[in-house]
Amino acid sequence: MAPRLLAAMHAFAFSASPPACPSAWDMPIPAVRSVIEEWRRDAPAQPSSDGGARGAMYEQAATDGQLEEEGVVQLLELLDPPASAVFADLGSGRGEALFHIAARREMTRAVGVELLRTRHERACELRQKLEARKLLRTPVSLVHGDLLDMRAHAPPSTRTTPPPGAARPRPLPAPHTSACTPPPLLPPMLPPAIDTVEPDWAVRACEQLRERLYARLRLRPREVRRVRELYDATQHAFSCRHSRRQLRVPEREMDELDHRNGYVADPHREWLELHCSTPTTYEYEITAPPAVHLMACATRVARFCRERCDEALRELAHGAGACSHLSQLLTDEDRIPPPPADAAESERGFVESMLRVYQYSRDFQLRPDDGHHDVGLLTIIPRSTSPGLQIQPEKDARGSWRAEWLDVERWMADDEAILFGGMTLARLTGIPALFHRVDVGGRVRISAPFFQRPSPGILLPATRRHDEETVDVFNAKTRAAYNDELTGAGVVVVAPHHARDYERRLAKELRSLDSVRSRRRGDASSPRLSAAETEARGRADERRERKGPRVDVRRERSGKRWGSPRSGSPAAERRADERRWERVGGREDWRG
Ligand SMILES: O=C(O)CCC(=O)C(=O)O
Ligand SMILES: [Fe+2]
Repeated sequence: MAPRLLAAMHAFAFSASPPACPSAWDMPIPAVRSVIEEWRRDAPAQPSSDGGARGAMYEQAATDGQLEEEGVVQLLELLDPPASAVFADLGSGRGEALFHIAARREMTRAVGVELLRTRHERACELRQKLEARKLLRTPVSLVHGDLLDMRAHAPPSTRTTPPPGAARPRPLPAPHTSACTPPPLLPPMLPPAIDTVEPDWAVRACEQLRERLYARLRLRPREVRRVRELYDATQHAFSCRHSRRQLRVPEREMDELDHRNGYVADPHREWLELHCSTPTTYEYEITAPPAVHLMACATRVARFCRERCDEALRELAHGAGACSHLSQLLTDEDRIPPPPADAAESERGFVESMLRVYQYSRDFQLRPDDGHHDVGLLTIIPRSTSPGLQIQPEKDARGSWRAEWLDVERWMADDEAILFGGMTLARLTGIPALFHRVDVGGRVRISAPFFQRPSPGILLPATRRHDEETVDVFNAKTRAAYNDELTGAGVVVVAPHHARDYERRLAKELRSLDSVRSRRRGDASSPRLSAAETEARGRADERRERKGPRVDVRRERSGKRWGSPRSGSPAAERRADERRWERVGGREDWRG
């Protein structure tokens, strides 16, 4: 018997009165059988073993014992799972039993966990065939991983202890405790965390990214300590008036979203922004010890986040399923001259990349249009001080993204980080950007997302949905759109009656881009473009001017709210906001 376990224990949740289930026999079962038969005939001749030493043992022990269809029927009769149940097959092999169940019963979800990659991949193929013919009544998630590694199925443990002597002015709020919302009864089936000390971590992370739109990473111990130090330093510096003043983004740079460095206030969220390759031009000398310490901590965290993103990007560009567009972008980034001596980092390329360190107040309110896709290539977010990050990572049986928020941080251990793609990555590789938002649930929260973003002058290729354009123009287009006018592929889709409005917003963004460009051209310390890049930029600009903006007009209105205004606050408003922040807290710029 294969080491298969049909988990009926904790994996089921029964509602008080199970809803009546339709008969198991009115389903298109013959169609399911014929799809499975056809898929069996397509089997590769020699399935190879994988999953490491444990995988080899398992392969030997597994006798390929299938739970036959008859057994599935008996099992369903015995368990009679209600529609609210989640069905888990731990050791799901090629998934046949799981699919028979998902085709017969309507449940919240069916999850299969399989250690052997070849079997998992076969199960994914079968799922695709069954989903394409809409034969599954229950959405099926397939996880490739080792059950023994799935520690995140337990709620996270306590925080790491700070290093001896570390400054801690006030204790941070207890991490990941929930005063208002009780933790969900059932832990979601997250993929296993990938240990970044493993040499093949990037390969595995990119597999997860392709399949789930995010990857769970386990950081190295030293990195976990650095994140902790950063959170403590943030709390300290943000509560010091001198530090805030010294770190503040100079007024003239406030609108230079892709270059500015420093502290920004908002009534319910304040943050430090560090564009690692941009020279820092603060109005005051940074001398306040909490500010100096915060900059040092932020630079260290940004550095290791950038290293992880670089490794993942190289894998996406050159590894399995290599992407030539991305590989070209990496080559172009390598040609960008090294940053000036006063930049926070000396690494060349990725000029726009940045670390943001947010401190959300407990009054930070979730708004209906907060869900968004990040603009850049990759985002990496170490677990914050209190759970709040929510993601929409799953497709339903019809292949559309499910409008269900997963409180992913609640299930991340304190040494973990989440990695996911933004709209530029989607534009280059076809891996959709992850839709996400933050709900602090009435608790103070400090987080430090790092955004790996390409340099503004790099040329992005023309694709089916996009013209050839430079990164800064692509960014201006997405910035001009409201969150609900953007798709995970970075395409702007506006309602017909908002097309003119969008063009006005875009024209404003492009004007501001032009003024930033001419200011930068006059600024000798900004990263210079090579002659070829300048010429390519010029060509793309000319084309844009000739053809006007490319906008897809949405034919039908979705149920979402249209055109919620983004507050691009003028200087006076900003100053008023800052004064308000002095009392309790200015500015809205949500998309990283
Ligand atoms: O605070 C976080 O964890 C994420 C914030 C975010 O999504 C962003 O700035 O784009
Ligand atoms: Fe984001």
